[in-house]
Order: sequence, then C-alpha cells, then structure tokens
Amino acid sequence: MTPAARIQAAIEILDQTLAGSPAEQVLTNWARAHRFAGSGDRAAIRDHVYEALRRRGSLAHLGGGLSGRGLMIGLARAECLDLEGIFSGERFAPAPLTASEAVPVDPADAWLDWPAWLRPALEESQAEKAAPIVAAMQRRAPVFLRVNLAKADPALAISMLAEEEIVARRHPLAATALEVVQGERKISGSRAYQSGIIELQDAASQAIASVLPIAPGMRVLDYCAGGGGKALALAARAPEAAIFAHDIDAGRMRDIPARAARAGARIGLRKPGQPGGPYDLVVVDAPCSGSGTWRRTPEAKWALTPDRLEELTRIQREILSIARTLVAPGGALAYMTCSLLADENERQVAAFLAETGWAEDARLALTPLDGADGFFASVLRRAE
Ligand SMILES: C[S@@+](CC[C@H](N)C(=O)[O-])C[C@H]1O[C@@H](n2cnc3c(N)ncnc32)[C@H](O)[C@@H]1O
Repeated sequence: MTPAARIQAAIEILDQTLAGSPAEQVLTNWARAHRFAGSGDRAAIRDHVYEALRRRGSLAHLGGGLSGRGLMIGLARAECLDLEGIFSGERFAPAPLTASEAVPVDPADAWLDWPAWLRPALEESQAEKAAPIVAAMQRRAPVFLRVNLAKADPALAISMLAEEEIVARRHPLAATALEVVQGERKISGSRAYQSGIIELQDAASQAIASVLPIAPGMRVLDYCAGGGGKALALAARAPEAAIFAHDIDAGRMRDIPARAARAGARIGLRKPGQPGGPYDLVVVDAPCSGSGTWRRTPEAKWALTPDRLEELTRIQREILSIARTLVAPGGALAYMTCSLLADENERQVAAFLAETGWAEDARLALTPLDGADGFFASVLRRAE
C-alpha cells in the first residue's frame, strides 16, 4: 500500500472509532476485509490510528474538525508531511483538500489533548508539572521489558534480544527495566520471552514493585491481580515467599498459571471473594482512571467521565476497607494506582490513615516525565 492509501485506511477506521466502536476491533475487522494488506501496512495504519486518538484534540484543531479526515489532515500538518501529495485524490488516496481545509491554522495547545473537564484536577494534583506532563503524553509511550532476575541478568537478556535484532537498553527507573529501542514487534516471538527471561511490564510498575517490602517466607496477596503483573514481579524478587493472586473477576487471572510457569514462579490462585489471610503484605493495584497510562490507551482518556471517576474513587475506598482486614498485625498494605490524580492517590491515602491510625512507611509517585507511565504507590503499615 502507498503511504496515502494507508492514511485513507486510517481515516475510515477512525470514523468508525469516533462513532463508538473500539479501535482494536475496527482494526481487526479492517485487516480481515483487506487481506492484501501486509503486516507492515497493518502496523503503519495502527500507528496512525493510535497517534490520532492520543492527540485527538490538537489534530482536530490542525485538521479542521473531529473526523477521520480532519485527524489525518491534522497529523500530516503536525508531522510536516506532503499534504498535497497525500491528499491527491489518486487511486486509493484521500480526496484533495477543499479550499477551507487548505487554510493555514494556528499551532495547537497541548492541553487540547487532555480532557477539558479534567484540567483543574491535573493542575491541582501535579502543580507546575501538569503542563509538561500533558505535552509528554502527546508522544507514544516507550516499550519496556522486565528482566526476570530469577532466570537471567539484564546483560544476558540484552545480548539474547540482540541476537534476534531486538535492541534494548537498561533504564534508570528500575534495575530490572529494559527500554526497547528497536524491534519491539518481535518481542513475543523471541527466545528470551518464550523462555521466561523477559516479561512486558512498564518501568514505573517495576520501580514500584521494587520498593515493596517483601522477603523470603512472607505470605503475600495480590488482591487486584488482573493478569498478575505485580504478583509475577514480586515472585521474581522473592521466590521463597508464598504469593497468592485474587481478583473480583476470575477470568482476568486466567493467564497467570501460564505466565508463572514461563517465569518459573509459583503463584496460588484465590477464588473471587475468598482471599484467605491474614497476609504479611497485601498489594492493592486498584482499578483507577488509568490517567498515567493514557499514552498507551488513548480511547480511555476520552471515555472517562466525572461520574465514572467518582465511582472509581468509591470502589477504591471499598477495596481498601476490605483489604486492610486481610493484613496481619505488623504487616503492610501497598496501595497503588496508575493514576496522576490526587483524588485517587494522596487523598485516598490521607483518608485511610485518618480512619485507621496506621503509619505510612514509603511513598513513590512517578509521572511520564520520569520516562515511563504515571504511577503512585503508598506502603501502609498496620501496628503490631
Ligand atoms: C489495575 S488492574 C490490576 C492490574 C494487575 N495488578 C497487573 O499488574 O497486571 C485492577 C484489577 O482490579 C480488579 N478489581 C476491580 N474491583 C475489584 C474488587 N472489588 N476486588 C478485587 N479486585 C477488583 C479488576 O478486575 C482488575 O483486574
């Protein structure tokens, strides 16, 4: 496919996405209906679509409207591409620019790419970092790997990946973190991945996991385990700890046994609503707005509403009130979110401390300015 034909495909996919269909589903349907498109075409089209969703506000401004065509004109302008060459009207290419589309526009403000109703909350939560965060979140997120130290060290992982033309380098956020700079699409088929030497995990999640108080012999519960990212990271740090995973939705934990087997880790599964206990450490990786990860999940950024945010903060409080009953005397509860908002982070912790009289042992708050996703964690200690 020509570059212009790829842009025309992205226009059609974006129109369906803006009408309410999930981008991933539309991309899959498009690929099924256009078997002639190769993997390079599909990857390029996918990149266009996600770039447009991430920068939806600013590209709509630059392109003259919130439509697939407006976003792609905006992207072509933002990236200084040959607008007339792409919008040529030739076979498979988008139609030529109309007179009104061809009119030059003012540069776009980065805040256009952050939901307007949520701007005061980000400014209040992050103060002078808010505007640079919003600008940083216009760019695509890096791909990070976690080296499973139970199986290999980072140098070995880097050289194994290099043999398969995947270039990765260490990242300062965590001793286990590698940033992939080339060959990211080959990761899941690589020998290092298949043999459990590496896992896909954001560097902020790794940094948080590395400050959790875990030691051999401890009993640990990952209370909101989902696919088990935190439980696996903890198992790699302390293979002799007894680690259990729980989630309200058992289906979300279905990949944990296979992931644990690949990593050479042992993780016990608890049934929803039957978490067992008490535990020396309970990890609550709570459901949240995900605002720290919106570079990867741009549709979620535009789907969040004030009501949903309020509902999430209520769910977080409820989870905390259950999880604290599972902590043994002297044990710890690690509360974390991938949110940048004080309502989901600092204020939840302040309310918890006021209500329980527990102490806060440690706190880590990362933003995309640190290089990876936004992430917050607080380690809360129950008295003996
Ligand atoms: C942020 S995700 C967890 C991600 C996971 N820890 C990881 O690293 O891959 C939050 C999880 O909390 C679960 N959840 C939501 N409400 C819950 C509740 N009331 N009790 C336990 N888990 C809950 C969701 O099903 C979801 O899997």
